[in-house]
Amino acid sequence: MLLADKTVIITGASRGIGRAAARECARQGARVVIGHSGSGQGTEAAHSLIEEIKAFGGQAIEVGSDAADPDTADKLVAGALKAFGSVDVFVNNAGICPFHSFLDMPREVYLKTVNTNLNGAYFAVQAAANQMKNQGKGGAIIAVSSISALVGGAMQTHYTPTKAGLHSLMQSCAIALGPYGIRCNSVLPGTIATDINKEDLADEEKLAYMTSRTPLGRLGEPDDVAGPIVFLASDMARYVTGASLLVDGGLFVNLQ
Ligand SMILES: NC(=O)C1=CN([C@@H]2O[C@H](COP(=O)(O)OP(=O)(O)OC[C@H]3O[C@@H](n4cnc5c(N)ncnc54)[C@H](OP(=O)(O)O)[C@@H]3O)[C@@H](O)[C@H]2O)C=CC1
Ligand SMILES: C[C@H](O)[C@@H]1OC(=O)[C@H](O)[C@@H]1O
Repeated sequence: MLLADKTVIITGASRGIGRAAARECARQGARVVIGHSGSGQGTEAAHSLIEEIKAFGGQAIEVGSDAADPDTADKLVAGALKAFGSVDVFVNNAGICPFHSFLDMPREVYLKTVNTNLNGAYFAVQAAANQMKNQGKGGAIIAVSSISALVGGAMQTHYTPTKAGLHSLMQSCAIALGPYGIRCNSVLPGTIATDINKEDLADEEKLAYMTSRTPLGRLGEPDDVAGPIVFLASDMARYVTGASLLVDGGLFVNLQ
């Protein structure tokens, strides 16, 4: 098992990509902390994932707290320490993408998106890194960025900068934390069918277009991203830091 004896915190793990990653980390032997928003729906989904993980003999707990709140960082680390005694891997995955046009972007939508996707992530990465440094045996931090770190979107002008920011944060943290043996990388998913884009992809024309643009001929599924996250979390990636891994079925290179 690739993650035996490691404690992994994953934010936004109640649904979508985070949920698939949490399940796969647990399958690979990790003790998992499932972060979610703390809403009724998030709590219910987290509890069902804990049951799933326990059913195959894994260990998991949940921490419900708004990713936009800087105090959430300490709550996640405290939850991991109380239940499992260490933090070995931190996966920053929680995110929102409320599609909206640029010229009339409401300030509150912009600020909520940046606070949830990037500002909260900064403090969470900092808290996890301090804990790893204190433990003295290194660690791995992974940000779920996006292909949107590299390309724009007219309805995502508030979102794409957060994904570029996460990618950049991992590059800088790789330098800042390398001396402590803490590796920092990002995964850049393409279009993965989850709740975040359900409404957008309900438009059949858009769905057909996105599928046709993808060389592998289908949209991604959350499980497609779980494996790359496990790889970067594991000692198989022991010399990989400051890197980014596109997980997009070839979408990014398909221009001409
Ligand atoms: N799907 C895609 O095509 C792509 C997604 N991504 C990124 O992947 C990440 C996961 O997205 P995806 O799985 O698709 O989305 P989902 O909508 O399926 O899941 C989002 C997750 O984030 C959590 N979350 C949302 N808001 C908050 C908050 N304020 N505080 C704490 N947790 C919160 C949700 O918890 P709760 O259940 O409590 O609401 C949920 O677990 C995001 O960062 C997204 O930007 C990147 C590239 C492509
Ligand atoms: C939510 C979007 O469908 C999705 O999010 C991303 O980060 C991808 O680039 C897609 O645009």
